[in-house]
Amino acid sequence: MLTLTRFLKKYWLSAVLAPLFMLLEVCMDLLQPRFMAGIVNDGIMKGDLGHIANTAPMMLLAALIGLIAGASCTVFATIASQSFGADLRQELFQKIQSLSLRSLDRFGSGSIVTRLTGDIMQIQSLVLLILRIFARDTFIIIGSLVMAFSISPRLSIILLAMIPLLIAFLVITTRFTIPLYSKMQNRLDQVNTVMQENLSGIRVVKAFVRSDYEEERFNQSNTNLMQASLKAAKIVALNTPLMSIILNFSIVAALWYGGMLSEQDSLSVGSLAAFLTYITQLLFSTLGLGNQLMTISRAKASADRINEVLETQADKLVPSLTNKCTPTIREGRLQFEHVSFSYDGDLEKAVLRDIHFTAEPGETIGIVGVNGAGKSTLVSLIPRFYEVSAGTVRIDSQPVNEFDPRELYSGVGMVLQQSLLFSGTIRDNICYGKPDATEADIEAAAKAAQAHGFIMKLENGYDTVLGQRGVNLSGGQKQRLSIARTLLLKPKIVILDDCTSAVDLNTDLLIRKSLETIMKSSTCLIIGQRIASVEHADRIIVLEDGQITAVGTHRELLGYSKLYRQMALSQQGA
Ligand SMILES: Nc1ncnc2c1ncn2[C@@H]1O[C@H](COP(=O)(O)OP(=O)(O)OP(=O)(O)O)[C@@H](O)[C@H]1O
Repeated sequence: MLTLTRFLKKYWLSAVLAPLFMLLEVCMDLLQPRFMAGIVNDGIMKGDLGHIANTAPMMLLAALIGLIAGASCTVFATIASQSFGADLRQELFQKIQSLSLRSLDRFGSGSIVTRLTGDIMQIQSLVLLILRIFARDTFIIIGSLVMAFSISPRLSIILLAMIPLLIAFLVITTRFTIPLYSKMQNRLDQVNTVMQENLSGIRVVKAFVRSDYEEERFNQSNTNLMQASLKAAKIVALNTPLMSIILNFSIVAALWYGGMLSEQDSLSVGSLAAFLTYITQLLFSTLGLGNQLMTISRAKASADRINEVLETQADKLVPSLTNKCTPTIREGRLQFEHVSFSYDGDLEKAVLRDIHFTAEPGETIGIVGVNGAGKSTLVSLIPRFYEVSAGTVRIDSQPVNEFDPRELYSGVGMVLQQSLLFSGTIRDNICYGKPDATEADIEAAAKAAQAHGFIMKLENGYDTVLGQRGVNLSGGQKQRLSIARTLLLKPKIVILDDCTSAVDLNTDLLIRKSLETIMKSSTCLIIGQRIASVEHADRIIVLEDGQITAVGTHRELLGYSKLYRQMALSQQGA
């Protein structure tokens, strides 16, 4: 958890001023019982009204100073904690952007959302708590101890017996609660995952009338979270009464022993009253500190989860960002040299085996195969979404891992199977990868993707605002915008991963025709479930169970690839 304190460095002044103001407030508070003891001993007992009249304004002044100091502490503590939280959130988000898909798959999006929101909130609240309440309680404990000792060292022996008891008790409970809080956050991850899946797939849920099932699934993870929370809460609930017993026992002991000392004239009544106030303040602050330790143990669980992401090795892509001598993509010649790949690194379970082919600049390669054959996996190795497990992927004879990632991402344009759009205008979405694109370039890309026509029919044309993930467009329209977004980059290698599945056959044909014109010097990889999407390719690769089983033109494959022939026959007239 301490490693996260580096995020406070920038705000050190606020982080120092907050506890200093709190110290001032506590000093003023600690003076009050002393003033009261003077009023009782010299004012009331001796009937000296002048003493009371002199002390009252000093008490008021001390209260006023305490008030201002307390408010200042809150302001500085809030500045420090909010800025800390914002910076931490920013760095965590940046880290997430740099992580490989393999790492992101491992965490899961639900867990990442909880870490970015709930976990950071926990630590942000802890910073505020430490700078205000924790500082206050610590100062009160130290100050009350000093004041109590200055009043009666003999009576203070009670405190020396009670404080180690309280500390031992707190350490034991904290050791129990940290793992419980960690479990709680993990269960919160599950709740978020179910919620996210449900919201992103709400149409499927409704279409299949599965709301009851989804409610049950949510109910299950919600109950799991509640049970973990209750378990932790039970320990915390035990904490307060047990500490109160120790507290009350100490007050009774102080009263009993203080009374005896008072009878022996070793302690005045006013001093005994002041001592009792100090001991009560001290014990309440220790009680408060105990409760805060629970918050700290909860924040510790959150800090571990945040550090787990921050300490995850970023893609090997990142170090090369600083390497000035990385190659550039000039032609776009693509080579797969005996490439094998497994998602979990175990080649026994490889989803791609010994993939070997070359795609020349200007060539269009079609890739076909049944569902799960490994087509999307194959193309995801080109921009290094995943690292190959064996073999090498080369662009212009250079292994892909030697390229600067920015060069790789701008040189390899990919239109994914699921068209993902962002909220914003159509123009924003098309020029997502090239924000400085000219109006003419945007229009040309949209025309090539057969999107210009439907865009112009919209009331606000290119300025039409899209809902979240382009919810106000049809599937085919979304796909065409995704294609335009990639074409605008004029990449040397274009990958279309089954991205025209929702586009009608005629438009699909028009898109391929314009691709041939505007991308004629680029290497084009087209994955298609429809034979019509790939039949005009220069060569077509047939992928079966992660292996290339045939390569050839449409005509050649109809002759010697059984699978290709079957696919073509089954789609005839479709
Ligand atoms: N992120 C992942 N983690 C683990 N396994 C995966 C992952 N993505 C895909 N797979 C597995 O890899 C295999 C190949 O999947 P891939 O998506 O590449 O097939 P595909 O040929 O593109 O299928 P489709 O035509 O349905 O899109 C499948 O068995 C799939 O279960």
